[in-house]
Parts: sequence; C-alpha cells; structure tokens
Amino acid sequence: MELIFYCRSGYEADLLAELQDKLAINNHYGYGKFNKNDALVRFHLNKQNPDHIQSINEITRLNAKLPKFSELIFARQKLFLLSDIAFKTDNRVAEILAYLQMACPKQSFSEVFVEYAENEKNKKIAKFCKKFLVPLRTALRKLNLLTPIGNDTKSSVRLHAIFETSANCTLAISIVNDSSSNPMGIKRLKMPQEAPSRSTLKLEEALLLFFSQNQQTALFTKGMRAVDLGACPGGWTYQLIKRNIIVEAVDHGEIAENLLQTGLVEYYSQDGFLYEPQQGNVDWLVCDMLEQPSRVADLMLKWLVSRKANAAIFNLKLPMAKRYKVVSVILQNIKNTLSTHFEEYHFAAKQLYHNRDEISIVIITNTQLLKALAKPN
Ligand SMILES: C[S@@+](CC[C@H](N)C(=O)[O-])C[C@H]1O[C@@H](n2cnc3c(N)ncnc32)[C@H](O)[C@@H]1O
Repeated sequence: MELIFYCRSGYEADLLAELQDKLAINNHYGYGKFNKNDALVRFHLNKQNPDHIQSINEITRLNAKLPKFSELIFARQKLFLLSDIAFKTDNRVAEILAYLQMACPKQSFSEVFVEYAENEKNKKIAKFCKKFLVPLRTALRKLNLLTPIGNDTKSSVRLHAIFETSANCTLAISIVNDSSSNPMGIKRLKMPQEAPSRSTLKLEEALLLFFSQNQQTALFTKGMRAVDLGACPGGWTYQLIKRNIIVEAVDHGEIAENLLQTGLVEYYSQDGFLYEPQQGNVDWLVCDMLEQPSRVADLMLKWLVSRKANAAIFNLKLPMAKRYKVVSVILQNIKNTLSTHFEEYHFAAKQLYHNRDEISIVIITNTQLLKALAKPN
C-alpha cells in the first residue's frame, strides 16, 4: 500500500522526515520516494501487500491507525494510491472507469478531483486537468459512482485523478473527514480589497483550516479583545476587526489608516516582546513577528501560562536546514510546557498555502473557549 502526500514545493524532505517520525509511533514503517521540488511524496508502507488492491473498507481501517491529516504539519493532502495508469488509448475516461470497475466495483465517491501537485513543472498540465474534469465527472455520474448533488448521505471517500502528463494518471482516494477538502490541497482565497497586506490571507486561511464555521462563530464574538504583535500594516488586525474583535495593534511600523477609522483598533508603537495588554489580559493573542522561532514560541507561552491570553495564533519562521527536526523540538517544548500548566488545551500546527517558509500554530487554553471548540460542524 502506498500513501501519497502533497506539500509545498521544496519541502518534500521535511514532509518525509515527519512521516517517518509520526508513522513509527504506531509501528508503521516503510520508505518514501520523492523528486526534489515536485511537491509530492509517496510513502510505501511495509507489511502491506503492494500487489493487492485493498478494498476501501480495508483502507479506512488502516487509516484509523495512521497519523491524522490534521496532525501532519507539512502535508497539504493525504491520499491512498489505487493505481498508476499508463493510457493505452485516447479514451482516458473509459480506461479510468474500466480500472475502477475492476478494482473497486460499485464503490461510489463523494466527489472527484482532477489535479496535479503544485510545482513549476506541472503548470503546463493545469489546462488539461481543468478540461478533463467535466467528462470524467459526467461519466462517473452516469454510472452512479458519484454521490448525487444535494444528497446528504455522501460517500466517505473522494476520488483523485493526478496528472503530470496527459499520457499517465495516478488514481488515488482520500478519506473525506481526514484530508483536505480543496483540490490540490490548496485553499484559494481572494485578497480582500480593504485589507492592507497580503499577509491577511495567512490568518484567514489559518482560521478556515483550524476551525469550522460554527467554531469560528463561537470562538470570535463581538466585544472580545485581541493583541496583534507585529501588526503592521494590519492584515491580521483586519481579519480580527472583521469579526468584531477590539484589537491592540503593536508594532513600530505604520498601521493602515482605514483600520484605525473603524474605532476597533488601538495602535501602540512598542516592542512586541515587552508589550503588556491594556486591561491585563485578552481573549486572543496573535503574532506575525519575523523573529527567531524559539523566541516567539517562548513569548506565546509566557502570555498563555500567565493567563494574559486565553488563546493564541502565531507563525513560526522556519530555519534554512533540517526544518522538521528544528520545528519538532520547538513544538514538543511548547506541548511540554502546556501540559505542565493546563489540564486541557488545544494545539494544531500546519504549513499553510499562504505561508512561505513558516508554519501557523493555534493554541487554546481557556475552558470556555475549549467548550466553544467542541461545537459540531
Ligand atoms: C510580516 S510583518 C507582519 C504583517 C502583518 N501581520 C500584516 O498582516 O500586515 C512583521 C511585522 O513585525 C514587526 N516586528 C518585528 N519585530 C517586532 C518587535 N520586536 N516588536 C514589534 N513589532 C515587530 C515588523 O515591524 C513588521 O511590521
């Protein structure tokens, strides 16, 4: 059995190191393969018969013992390989359907993605993928292999047709509640016109990835207070005031005038490492200061442990080399400190599409906010 993961181009070795580390926790061993900058890693699991195509049920059972997609920092998508197909004819749709009927007859899918791993080389296949989606989807629908639109009892698996060239295709499946719901594992966002910087998309994506809509509504309520360290020109502050949060924006730089005019932003030209909240504490601490990651992590912990903040969202800049190793030590230190000081806490970390050489982290330590997090989707 082979697993397929997408990641940011250039991060393949980091993702593989993470996979080896996290799979070994449950005694899963194997080997990974990737080409540098391909944005894709294939991981062959030992002790799983490679020639036997497992049933979807078997895959689901196996998946329960693997690290969850949400636990993988560098993975943009988590897939199970069905087959690599070298097309023999021009009728690619027919060949894909023939394979599916042979390998997993009557299996229906919640949806189908025709996609590629996002790298420089693959840009030329984008147009083909876009065109190929319609005939493949139509053919799957005709055979009742796709959950009909509007049907609430959706299949628990998604079909992925992955292309590098039009002559070959890799068929894979993802488990709907343990994978990215975005084609290519990429959350595409439109730059909001009133936001003063593209950085705003980092916080918007983080909120969408880490929380469901219901959770967001419960976690960000009118009148809550936040501190934004390294706020300028104000992209993150913009996301917070959009959610009716009062923001103390801290930075020596210049904050966008339109944010100040909302009446929800108080600007403080101070050092983020020394700043103290105006009312002693806040609901949310956010931080996008480009600083040494361990220094930022320590600062976040200081606020959380002393109850100056109930929750935090922050970015950690990644080092140039051994990124997984360095970051996993920092994250383990964070978790150790949290476990010492809190009976219960929520922690998640991910490299987002809008992150470059950084990762985004969310931590919630406050009991009320943890309850809000328990809201169903
Ligand atoms: C990547 S930018 C933040 C962008 C911002 N999140 C946005 O969405 O517009 C980093 C900011 O951190 C600020 N910064 C760096 N070190 C700081 C410090 N010690 N105290 C306050 N601000 C700091 C910089 O001035 C810079 O404006």
